[in-house]
Amino acid sequence: MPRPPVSGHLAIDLLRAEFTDRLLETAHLEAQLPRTRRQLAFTLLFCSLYFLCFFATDVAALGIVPDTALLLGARLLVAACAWSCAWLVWRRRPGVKASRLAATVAESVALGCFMVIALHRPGEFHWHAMSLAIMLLVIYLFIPNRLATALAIAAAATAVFLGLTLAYAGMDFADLLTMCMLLALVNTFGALAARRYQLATREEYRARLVLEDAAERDWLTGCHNRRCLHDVLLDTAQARGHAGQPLSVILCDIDHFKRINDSHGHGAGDAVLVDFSKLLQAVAREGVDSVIRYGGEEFLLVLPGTSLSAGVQLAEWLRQRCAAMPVQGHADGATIYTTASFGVASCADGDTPLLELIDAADKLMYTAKRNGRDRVESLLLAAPLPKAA
Ligand SMILES: Nc1nc2c(ncn2[C@@H]2O[C@H](COP(=O)(O)OP(=O)(O)OP(=O)(O)O)[C@@H](O)[C@H]2O)c(=O)[nH]1
Repeated sequence: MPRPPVSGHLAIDLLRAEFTDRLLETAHLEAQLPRTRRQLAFTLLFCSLYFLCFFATDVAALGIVPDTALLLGARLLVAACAWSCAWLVWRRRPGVKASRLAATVAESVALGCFMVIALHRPGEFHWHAMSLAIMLLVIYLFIPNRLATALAIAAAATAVFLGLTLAYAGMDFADLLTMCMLLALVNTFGALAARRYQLATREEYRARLVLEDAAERDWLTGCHNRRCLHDVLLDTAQARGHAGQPLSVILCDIDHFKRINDSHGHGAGDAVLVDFSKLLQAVAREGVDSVIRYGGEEFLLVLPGTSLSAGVQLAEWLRQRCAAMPVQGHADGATIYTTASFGVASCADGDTPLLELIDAADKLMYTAKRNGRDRVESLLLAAPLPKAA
């Protein structure tokens, strides 16, 4: 099904760095998911290997003592957790929520074990602060998660670490203050950079949506264009047809449109096109029917699940409404009345290819023109004969 128009629902909440529209935010995260999974799996593997390598510093600081084994256990726990999460993300291809949960679990386990290691090496809190700063930057910038979650985890870890420093490091006030301010700085710039990155990916996604929408829509009327019909609609409408439902198409053309242009100017002609297309768009069921500007003053309605009689009824209703609809011809102030001719082609079980239905409706519309215009012609197409084996 072609997308609904992208209009006012593209706003981004600048504080949370997320789309305000929940559905759009979800669509964006789903679109990002393959990249998110790759980034998460790689970061978890890379960082856990580094975390393991740092066991060398435990041995250098403590020597081989019972505590060293404990610290090795903590580091192995982090590696096991990170590798499990990376494997899950890489192999099982989880959705957005599960990927974020994996990121949060890995971050929490790593920070928890880091605190244990810091506690067992209380003489080196200066170095631990540096390690924590690097871990915080990884959390903000490299592990894909919600900005709010990353901020909460990083802030909580910083608070716990400063509490441990105060309780166990025996640091003088000046050192403690410097550490507090440096960690606050890391958190501030980490959060700002993460926000900037999150905003950039959403702005990129929004620009893509706007461009795709512009490529698939007619600028004047907002209806889908022929490109959309061929790129998007042909497959989906036919898929619906194969489900055994009826399928109808209506092709309509404004009568003597050239005369409107010639008598009232192209601006008035455009106003007629816009008002006529609004009439068609108003009857289209959202997410089901499609309205396509097929040519200059020709429009196509694709109506899945609509029988011939329902299609004819709709076309007849549109014909009457069009004939009774006054359009203001802007430049000369004239009120313009116009009519349109309609061709309706249907198939009962959706087996007829959409292009064949459109072709039939086109011929029927020209029959309506030949028969005096301002009328509806219709035809039920027989199901194609089964192919010989
Ligand atoms: N104002 C305006 N005119 C357009 C647009 N696209 C096509 N046209 C004009 O639509 C007119 C179509 O004329 P014809 O094909 O002769 O059709 P008609 O006058 O409606 O005659 P019948 O279809 O036989 O009833 C041409 O003059 C085109 O220039 C558009 O976007 N805006």
